[in-house]
Amino acid sequence: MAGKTLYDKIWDAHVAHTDDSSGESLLYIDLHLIHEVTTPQAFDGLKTAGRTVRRPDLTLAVADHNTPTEGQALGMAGVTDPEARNQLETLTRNVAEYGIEYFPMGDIRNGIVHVVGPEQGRTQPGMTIVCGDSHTSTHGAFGALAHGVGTSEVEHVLATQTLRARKMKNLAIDVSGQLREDVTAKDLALHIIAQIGTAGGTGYVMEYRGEAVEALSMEGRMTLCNLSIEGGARAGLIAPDEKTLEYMKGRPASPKAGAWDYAVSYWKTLYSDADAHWDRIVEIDGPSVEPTVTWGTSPGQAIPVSGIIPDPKTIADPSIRAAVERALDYMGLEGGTPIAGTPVQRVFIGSCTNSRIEDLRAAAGIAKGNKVADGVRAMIVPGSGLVRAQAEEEGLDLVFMEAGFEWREPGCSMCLGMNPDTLSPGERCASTSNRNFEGRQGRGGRTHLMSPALAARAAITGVIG
Ligand SMILES: CC(C)[C@H](C(=O)O)[C@@H](O)C(=O)O
Ligand code: SF4
Repeated sequence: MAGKTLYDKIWDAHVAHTDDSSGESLLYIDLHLIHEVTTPQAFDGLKTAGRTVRRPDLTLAVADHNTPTEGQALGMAGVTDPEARNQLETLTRNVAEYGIEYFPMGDIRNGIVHVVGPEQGRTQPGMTIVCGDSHTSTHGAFGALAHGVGTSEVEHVLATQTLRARKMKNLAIDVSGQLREDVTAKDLALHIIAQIGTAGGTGYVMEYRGEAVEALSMEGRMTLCNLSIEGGARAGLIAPDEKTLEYMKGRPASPKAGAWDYAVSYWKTLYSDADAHWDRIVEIDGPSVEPTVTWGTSPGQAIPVSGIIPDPKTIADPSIRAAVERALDYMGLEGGTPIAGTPVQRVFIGSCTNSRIEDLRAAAGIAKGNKVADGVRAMIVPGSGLVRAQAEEEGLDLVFMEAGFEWREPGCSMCLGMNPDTLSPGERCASTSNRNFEGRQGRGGRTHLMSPALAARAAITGVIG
């Protein structure tokens, strides 16, 4: 019998039933993360059907998308947008009614759902994890099969703790050699998406392997897996190793005492067998990856920060040329010119991609002793209350504030325009988030995705570079 990939192993361990005629399976779900935006209708549906939540103990709720990132101590009084307030209040009611653990705004454990799950030790190797949120792929960094689901699936998981799912294909992303010292997981992720395209991973679960991936910290691995969805994949995976165990040890929900040893013995079986079948393998040369930024309106429109913005005149394919022209027009950029030196008015360091302690340390390393450039407004938004507290213990808040950055409270913030943190039309932002779609950070806003170090540098110099 041929060996199995890590994905095959997790899948096989969770399939409760497969319908041979439709090919659809029922997958047991170990952890269901929920937030305020994609749950109101799901709970409504549950109520209408007269059902209850099957496993509240395997469900964890946070408020993150709509929460303001200042004045959280004011509670709901600080939430002025009626739609945001309604979603937050609805979640608060629903979790109380069904007995679901909830970290509300203002709780030190609150934060972006994909930062909170791992931080609490709720995310564990070998698990199946879903959330009504596309960046659930983040949790794959622990060797968990984790992906986003739609609102009707949220209702299904709430009611049954299972998901109707189809087996995906196996894609290996092999990154050979080591990354350059100035290259981060974010650069690698953007580089991979630029290589394979935003639909490159469609139909696949992708596993990242190789020396450069093994060398990444857990934070870096989360950044990499976070962006799997932007490469079109259903989920991203990295096999657990000693670093994973180190990170897991002693977290509030991590297994304790004998249960820890038992869990570790299972986690150690979670890797792709040498003779596993891969539907596709993509090879990436680690040392050739450069610090990378996006110039356009899709995460795949990325180039080295030392590179030249594509010139539509040199593109033969008319549909690609038109797409590039449109992106350049929206971004207010000229093809054939260097991306370095492009002035920014805003800087956003945060989001489930890059708001963990290591990201903040990297940004603080650049900010220290410098000043935010005139005319630039720069925000640091920690991914959770605990990340914020850790950063404050290390004095990073002071480094940032002395340099003229705003030190905010946790939440999705300017990653998407669902809370007060938004760009104004025409404003250009160096952003550590994961999506640069038109209007993503506010109508008419222009987003350049990059690493925390590059974003911090843009804040200090006022330009990309
Ligand atoms: C609001 C939510 C459904 C959405 C997602 O699924 O990704 C958001 O988190 C995003 O990043 O665009
Ligand atoms: S930080 Fe951004 S990408 Fe992540 S869950 Fe929030 S809105 Fe989505």
